[in-house]
Amino acid sequence: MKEYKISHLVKSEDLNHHGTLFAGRTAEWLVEAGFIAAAATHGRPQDILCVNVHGFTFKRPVQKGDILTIHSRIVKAGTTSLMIHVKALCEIHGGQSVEGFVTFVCVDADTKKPKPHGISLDETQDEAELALRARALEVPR
Ligand SMILES: CCCCCCCCCCCCCCCC(=O)SCCNC(=O)CCNC(=O)[C@H](O)C(C)(C)COP(=O)(O)OP(=O)(O)OC[C@H]1O[C@@H](n2cnc3c(N)ncnc32)[C@H](O)[C@@H]1OP(=O)(O)O
Repeated sequence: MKEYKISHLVKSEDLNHHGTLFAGRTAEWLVEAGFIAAAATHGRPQDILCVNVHGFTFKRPVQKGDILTIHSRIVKAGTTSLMIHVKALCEIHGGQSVEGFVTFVCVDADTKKPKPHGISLDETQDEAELALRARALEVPR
């Protein structure tokens, strides 16, 4: 599936009391990146709701002035739900800082009841993507 990327410059207002990137800001950026993958693929952002953030793992702190690029990709497609893998990479200091999964549900814009999104995972031979799809099947709710 298509990979989406968004970059954020880590500024003073994004920091915690340790002087590193605040986890809440990171979570906001990850959910937003997941939403973009789901909504852009579906085509109707107004039909997409977030139902679950499946535990983000913060692997290393991110410093002020770094640039965080968040990669997002659909890794599981149910009938009405889409699970997105999100990961954040530091452009300046290098390395992966955070990763996790977010699930969105397609709903009828008027009734807010779940409705089929009509999206299927495409064929891929990419081993990393296949590994993420396998991990997605094991993610607890
Ligand atoms: C930490 C973050 C901080 C910062 C974050 C800042 C954000 C920075 C801006 C970004 C922008 C983004 C924007 C996002 C969009 C909103 O923000 S949406 C607002 C937040 N979300 C909501 O208000 C949703 C409230 N929940 C609901 O309305 C209902 O639970 C829902 C989503 C309609 C589902 O209803 P339901 O009766 O549970 O539906 P049900 O038929 O049982 O299940 C439907 C599908 O959901 C799946 N599902 C149900 N529950 C779960 C679950 N717990 N887990 C997984 N899948 C589930 C089912 O398996 C099923 O999937 P399929 O088998 O059809 O594929």
